[in-house]
Amino acid sequence: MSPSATPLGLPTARVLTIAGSDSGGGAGIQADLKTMLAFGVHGMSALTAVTAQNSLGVQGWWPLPEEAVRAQVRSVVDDIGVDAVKTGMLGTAGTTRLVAALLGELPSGVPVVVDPVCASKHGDPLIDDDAVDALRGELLRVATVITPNLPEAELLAGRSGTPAELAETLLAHGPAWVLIKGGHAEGDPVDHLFGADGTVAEFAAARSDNRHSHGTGCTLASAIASRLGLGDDVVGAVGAAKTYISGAVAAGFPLGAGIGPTDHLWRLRAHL
Ligand SMILES: Nc1ncnc2c1ncn2[C@@H]1O[C@H](COP(=O)(O)OP(=O)(O)O)[C@@H](O)[C@H]1O
Ligand SMILES: Cc1ncc(COP(=O)(O)OP(=O)(O)O)c(N)n1
Repeated sequence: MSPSATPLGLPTARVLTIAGSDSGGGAGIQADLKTMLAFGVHGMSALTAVTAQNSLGVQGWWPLPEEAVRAQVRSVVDDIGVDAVKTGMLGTAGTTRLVAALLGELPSGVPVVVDPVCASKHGDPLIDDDAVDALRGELLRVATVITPNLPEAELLAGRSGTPAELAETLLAHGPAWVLIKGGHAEGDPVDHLFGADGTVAEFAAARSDNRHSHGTGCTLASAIASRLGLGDDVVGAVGAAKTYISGAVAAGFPLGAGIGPTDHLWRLRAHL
């Protein structure tokens, strides 16, 4: 479906995030909705879990009942409709399987961006061990784009290797595109994109020497979903998202005693 127009005549799109809440506001559903606002789309949410989280780490998390996840997704899809979907923290194997099934029911052509969240930047787990099989076996095949960081790519692929080797293994699980993010590698962060059609592209940026980078993965995936909802192709959407996250990390700021958030409003600040 093509994006609709606001009363001002500007294009918008309906974008749904299915993810967990970050009480500290830097990652999770909070980062997703801020990113969607920054891209001018209408953000909607289906909450999968609640985390108690701050700049120092994740102090605890609690999954929502699967019935609540199903009801939220159906409420949005059945009435408002979606132009793109992003998934983040799913937490349990049951919720991961349920979300895969719900995404399989979407009208054909709705792009799905799967950020296979396994742990926070501090190394705190955000997924049960037995959910990894469900992610690999059921969620990847309904994805348009998956956006693992390097450790997640190795976990899902069940091996280590170059981005190209990992992508080859992951593409066999069914997504149309694999974007392996380079934030965890040494040097400037280069994200590697591989398409099932053989397309290969690299997205490089200068590394910001800024430790306030909480929520980078959520933000990147939501930016990709927003641009896909507005009608970009995958290569264009990833390029726009990479430009956005690079600016947001550069403008990241301290909050609390640990790792602060990226600045989702960095483009607007100059005008405020
Ligand atoms: N210090 C940094 N400077 C600029 N870009 C970064 C930095 N750290 C991460 N990124 C970018 O943020 C995005 C998320 O990457 P990454 O940190 O690998 O994922 P995750 O948050 O899922 O662990 C990628 O586009 C990556 O290149
Ligand atoms: C609720 C919730 N979801 C996802 C994450 C991980 O987010 P990410 O963007 O990968 O950022 P970091 O945690 O790695 O900084 C999260 N922390 N909480």
